[in-house]
Formats: sequence, C-alpha cells, structure tokens
Amino acid sequence: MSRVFRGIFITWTVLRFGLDELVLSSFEKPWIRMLTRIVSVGRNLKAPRGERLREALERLGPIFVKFGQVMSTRRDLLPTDIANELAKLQDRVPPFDSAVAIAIIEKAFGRPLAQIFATFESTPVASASIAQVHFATLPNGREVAVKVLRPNMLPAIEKDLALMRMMAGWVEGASADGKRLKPREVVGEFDKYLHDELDLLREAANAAQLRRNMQGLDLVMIPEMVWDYCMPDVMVMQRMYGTPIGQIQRLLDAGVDMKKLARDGVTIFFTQVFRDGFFHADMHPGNIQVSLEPATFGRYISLDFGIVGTLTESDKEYLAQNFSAFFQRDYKRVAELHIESGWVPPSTRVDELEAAIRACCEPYFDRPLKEISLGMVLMRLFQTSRRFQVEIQPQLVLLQKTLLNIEGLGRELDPDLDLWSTAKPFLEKWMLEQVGPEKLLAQLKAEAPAYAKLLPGLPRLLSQYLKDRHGSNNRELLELLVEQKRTNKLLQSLIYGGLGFVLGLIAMQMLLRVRVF
Ligand SMILES: Nc1ncnc2c1ncn2[C@@H]1O[C@H](COP(=O)(O)OP(=O)(O)OP(=O)(O)O)[C@@H](O)[C@H]1O
Repeated sequence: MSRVFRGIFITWTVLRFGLDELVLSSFEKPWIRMLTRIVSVGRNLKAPRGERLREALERLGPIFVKFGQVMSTRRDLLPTDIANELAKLQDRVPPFDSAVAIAIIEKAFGRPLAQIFATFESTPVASASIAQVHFATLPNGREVAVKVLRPNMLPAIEKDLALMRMMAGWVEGASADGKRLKPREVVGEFDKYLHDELDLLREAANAAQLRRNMQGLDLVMIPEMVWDYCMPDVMVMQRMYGTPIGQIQRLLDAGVDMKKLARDGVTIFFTQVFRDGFFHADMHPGNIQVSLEPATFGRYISLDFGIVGTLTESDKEYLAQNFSAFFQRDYKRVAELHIESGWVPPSTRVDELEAAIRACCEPYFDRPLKEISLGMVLMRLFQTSRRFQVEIQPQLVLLQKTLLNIEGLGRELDPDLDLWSTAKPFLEKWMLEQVGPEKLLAQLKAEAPAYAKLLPGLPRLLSQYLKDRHGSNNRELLELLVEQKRTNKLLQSLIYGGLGFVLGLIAMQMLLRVRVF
C-alpha cells in the first residue's frame, strides 16, 4: 500500500513541477493528458525548467537527489541548463543517530563496541546520503576512520528503484520523445551504480588497488584498509590528517606551492588513466585533502573510492590517439580512428564525420592552448559521435566527467595551469611504449606461459601438418596436370588448325598467280 502512496506522491510531484512538459513534449496517452490537466490547475511554471527539476528531486528524497547528481555528470545526454542546475544538488541529510551506527557495527562484528575499538567518537565527522564517518582507535592504538552505511538503505533504495523503473516504462510508452530518452536504460545504469556504492567491501578493494598503484608516485596518499575490520556495511581504514583542498587560504598560509599542487593533480590523474587504466572517478573537492604534516607536506590525500573507472588497452589507445590527432588538428585522423575502432558503423563516410568533428573542435583553437579544456573537447566529441549512432562507453563518460573536475580544480589552484603541456609527455611516453621494444618484450613475456605449453608438442603438430599438407599437395598436383593436358590439346589443335589455314591461303594465292601470268 505504501508503494501505491509513494507512486501517487511521485506522480503528483512530477506533474506539479511541470516535469511532464520537460520530458514529454507531446503526450499520446489520453489518460495522462487528462491527469495533467487536473493537476495543472494553479501550478506555477515560471521558474526555469532546470530549477523546477532540481526542486522536485529534492522534494522526492535522497535517492532521487542521488539520481539527479549522477545525471548531472551526463552532460553528453542532458542540455547544459539542466545539467548545471542538477550539479547544485546537495546531500542535505541529517546524520543518523550514533546509537544506530553503533548497533550496525556491533551487529556486523557480533561483539560489543568496547571489544572492537579502544575509543569511538560518537559524533560523526561527516554524514552523506549513503554513509557516515566516525573516528576511532583500534585496541592496538592505531587511529582509524570508520565508515558506516545508513540503516535500511537497501529496502528504501529497492522501493524507489522499483517505482523509477515503473515510471520509466510509462515515459517510454507515453510518446516518441520518451522512447528517445531511453529512460529504462538510464534507470538500469543508476540501479547498478547505487548497488555498487552500497557495498563497502567493494569500495575498500578499490582503495587498496589505487593505493598499490600510487605507491611509487609519492604525490598522493590513500588510506590503508584494515581488512580484518572491513564488512559490506562497515569499512575501517587508516585515519588521514589533511586540510580540505577547498580551503585555499589555509593552504597558502601554510606555504603550499599551489602551482606544483595543480601540476601534481594532473600528473596523478594521467598516471591513473594512461599507466594504470584505473582511476578515481569521484574527484569532487570534498574527497580531496592536502597534507600539512612535515614528512608529507603538500601531498594530496584521496578519499572515498565508491566510484572508480577502468579503461582497457584499446580505450587508452583511442584516447591517446584522439588527443594527439586533435592537437595536430588532424580531424581526418580523428574520423578514421572512430571508424577503425568500430566506434561508428563502417558505412559512415569519413568526410562527413571529419566535417562534423572539425565543426566541433575548430572553435577551441581560437584560444591559447593552455585555455583549452580537454574535458570539454571530449564532451563535444561525444556529442558529435552520437549523431553518427555511437553509443558512448560509460567508462569514457566517467573519464570525461573526471577530466572536467580535474581541470576545474587545477585552474582554481593555478589559473595559468597549462593542462596540455602537463599531459603531453604522458601521452607521448605512452604512445612510444605501445610501439617500442619494451612493449614487444612485455607482450612476449605475457605470452610465455602459453608458448611453454605449446612448444613440447610442436614437432608432432608440425609433422602432422606436413603429412596433411603433402596429401592435399598431391591432389592439387593431379588436378593441375589434368588441366595442363587439356590446355596443351587446345593449343595443339589451334596451332595445327592455324598452320593448315595459312598453308591453304598460300596455296590458293600461288594457283591464282599462275592463272594471271
Ligand atoms: N580515512 C579518513 N581519514 C580521515 N577523514 C576521513 C577518512 N575517510 C573519510 N573521512 C572524512 O569523512 C568525509 C566523508 O567521507 P566519504 O567521502 O568517504 O563519505 P561519503 O559518505 O562517500 O561522502 P560523499 O559521497 O558525499 O562524498 C570526508 O570528507 C572526510 O572528511
């Protein structure tokens, strides 16, 4: 029953805020038209559409707020005004009772809190829509941060997701506009995203992988996971001491080199993308701090690993080659790359795609190179590709969104940051590695176990192959001989026939000559 009421409340909110107009310009179902007319009485649609959508999502609660936040990153799908407005959505959720947090921890560990931690700060340090964080100390004296999932998240999410799926079905059935927006696919993607975020073990594993990858770089610190204390709904990690990156004045006062910090940010990101193919994809300022401790002064601290992106070798190659071709203004190459990689249908005309890409990229060269936003270029490229029936891969959209975040952050720290010159050496080094002897050696090494299995059997396979080949050679030879005999006979008859004809002509001519003279 509560589901029915929730459904009615959602429909009512959608109609009151005029979201029906926003999503569906032409209704085909008469009952929806009728319902809209009833609810429309007295509704005020003067506010811009993005603002109305944001307010409606806030009214609908945390899951819808999260949905709006996730959608705000899909600038390749949404008009700019709506995406900008959705980006303003904030998790304004009160912290949950610490008694509840403690109960969750005790249930997860099956022991009273006093046996798990030596100390536990009951006032949370931060609280968001999915989890909240408390500081604590382990029995061995180690200081930790404890992330606890909000209670009853799963049932609440399942209920709202079921309603979202139902509404997506309506929207899709209601009009052609609705179908074009693929609402069911969008909700499906959101469903997966939320479930990933709800598993703190998964987040801990992401953190551990990133920490390992970043170990040798000395530019960023990632908390170590205390695995014995990590569960799907409780995550315990090393406590970090840092100043939020947003507090620029505090960092300046402490003597942090802002230009270096901006460059380091780009270096970290490009290392994660091009070297590791595994990147932190939730780079908002709330998740980034800077260490002011003497031993690690000026180093980044990265937090919150719920969202990471992974790139395959071919994704990396696609990106590196596209960026390179773009900066050489070789739009034909960009178009060819899209076709070669199978991104656009093979029937696509290179010249048409090239023209579309030129129209999208050329305006960027009006400004100095350092002002060009790679995130924007990538986004425009994706928007152009869509016109050529390209389904943009989610990991590339995630990357583009993170790139925008990194650029924004970098330029805030250093307005003169030249992103391209910082990123270029990475791309060049990476491209060189792709074709150089190192890559060949690495590939041979990777294939070595397969060769080791294959080699002992090779003589047997070779002799078998030759035997088969010999048999088939004989057959082919016989066929060839028969064919040659046939050709010889034909030639013989042609030669003899032709000779006879010529001799006949000569004889006739001689006879005629005898008669004339
Ligand atoms: N290991 C840590 N050491 C110190 N402080 C931490 C640690 N982990 C988290 N925090 C604090 O808790 C805050 C929230 O953490 P985190 O971003 O992981 O939670 P969240 O619920 O995923 O939040 P959101 O989704 O809004 O980013 C951080 O901004 C930071 O202040």
